[in-house]
Amino acid sequence: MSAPRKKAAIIGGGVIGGGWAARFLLNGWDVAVFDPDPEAERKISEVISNARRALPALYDRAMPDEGSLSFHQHLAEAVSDADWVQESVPERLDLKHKVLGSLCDLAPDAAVIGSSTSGFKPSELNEKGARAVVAHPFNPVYLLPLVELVGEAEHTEKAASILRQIGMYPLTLRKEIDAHIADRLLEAVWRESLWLVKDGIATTEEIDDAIRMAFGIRWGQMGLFETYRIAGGEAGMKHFMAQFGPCLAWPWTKLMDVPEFTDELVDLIAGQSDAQSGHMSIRELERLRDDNIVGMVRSLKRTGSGAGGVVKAHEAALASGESKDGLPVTARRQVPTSWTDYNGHMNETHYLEAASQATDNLMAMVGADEKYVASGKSYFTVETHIRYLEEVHAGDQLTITSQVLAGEGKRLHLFHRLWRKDGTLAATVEKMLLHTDLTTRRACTPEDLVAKLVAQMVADHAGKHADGAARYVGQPRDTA
Ligand SMILES: NC(=O)C1=CN([C@@H]2O[C@H](COP(=O)(O)OP(=O)(O)OC[C@H]3O[C@@H](n4cnc5c(N)ncnc54)[C@H](O)[C@@H]3O)[C@@H](O)[C@H]2O)C=CC1
Ligand SMILES: C[N+](C)(C)CC(=O)CC(=O)[O-]
Repeated sequence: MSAPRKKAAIIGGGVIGGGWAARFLLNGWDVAVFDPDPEAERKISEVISNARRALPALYDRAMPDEGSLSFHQHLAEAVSDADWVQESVPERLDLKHKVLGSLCDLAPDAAVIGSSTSGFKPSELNEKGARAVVAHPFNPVYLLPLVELVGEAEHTEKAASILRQIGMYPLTLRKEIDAHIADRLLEAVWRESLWLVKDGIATTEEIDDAIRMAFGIRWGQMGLFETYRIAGGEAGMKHFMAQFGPCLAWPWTKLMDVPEFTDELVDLIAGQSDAQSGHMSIRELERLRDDNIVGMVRSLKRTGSGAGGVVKAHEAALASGESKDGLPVTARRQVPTSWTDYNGHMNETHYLEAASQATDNLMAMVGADEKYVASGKSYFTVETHIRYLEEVHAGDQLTITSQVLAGEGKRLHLFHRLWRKDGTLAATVEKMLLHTDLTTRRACTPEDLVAKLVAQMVADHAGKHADGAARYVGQPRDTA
């Protein structure tokens, strides 16, 4: 029997509440929303449909089945039986006090009560007796993993463990401070940028170029200190500080000086921003942003850096050990839009990509895992035959089973079946691999444990007829 679904109550479903709703929902939680805005349901549904095309595209494994989404007129109904309650109402302390007070009365005692506040400290949020932790996320909440946690250890530890389960990266603050860590950094850049526009030094677009053409990319993969360490050359951080420390005292920045938000300044910035990207709707901009984030985070997954490392670890935790028709399920994933082509279906290359993930997972199952490869032994593919049997579309969930047809000596003969969720066999991918010594680049027999596990799989799968195996290209479908 599967475990009962967890429930998240989202209180305030604007930009951030909508993102939280999508993050929980797409990780298999039921989500109940309370927001007095009559437009909340439409707005959240639009955010969730953007999230559906972006978040699963980060993963090479299918995510859990979505939970259910409901909207409620009464706070008590929304929070009933909730395991996590997330407050994301506008950033006003009096409003936060009122809402958090009610949540503490109505939510189950065991529920985590998180506040998305960007600036307030737990001591301020809880000064009227509430028990909230700050759980400050980043927009888009469904894609970016960071959540700054601030509060009592007993609450933050529980919150951190839940956040990891939904693929997020909790960063627990050592001390409470106004605006936590990240927004203090962002605020410095934001304030400085406003001055640069106000003083006519740069336009909004030129400032965005300065960030996206250089240090924004650097920050996204290593952060500030690690990239500056490299900037110090072989002498490292000490040299960097000696060289660039003195200029900190020069009047480069405006520091605490905040430009006054006069109508003139607001019009100047809003006008430049409209000229820069007013030709796109916010939802279109969100999709562009999401596609770019997905591409970047997927690259970071290869090295395990930053946000890519978080997705990699979460993906490993999604491994299920399932089987289907007596064969191991070696991959399960949702087809991202980026896998489809001008014919409106999954492009041929990605059948091989999906099967290749299944091969890697099967190799790990027989002991030829990352550690084995690092020790200098692996398998090389020497032949592949793909049969494209049915179309696959964006959003389809593929389940791949792998049959080991033969595995004596150096050879590993595999037969992958790619199943759609509706039970249709979409493709078969037959592969021959040779066990190889990575130092000599020549075929060799595997280590004993790998040979034994391969032999066991061959025996376990022997009774299954691999319909379509050993066919030649162009052979009529109805011939065996
Ligand atoms: N927008 C951003 O980039 C980020 C915002 N935050 C924080 O998230 C919180 C929410 O900000 P946004 O989502 O940007 O604001 P928003 O204005 O987009 O959404 C606020 C929502 O709360 C609803 N609301 C108002 N009173 C309510 C009540 N009594 N009960 C339930 N819902 C109520 C509104 O109808 C609205 O849908 C703030 O504390 C903010 O500091 C955190 C990270 C980033
Ligand atoms: C502008 N903001 C202070 C509300 C931004 C955040 O809190 C985090 C983010 O997503 O940039």
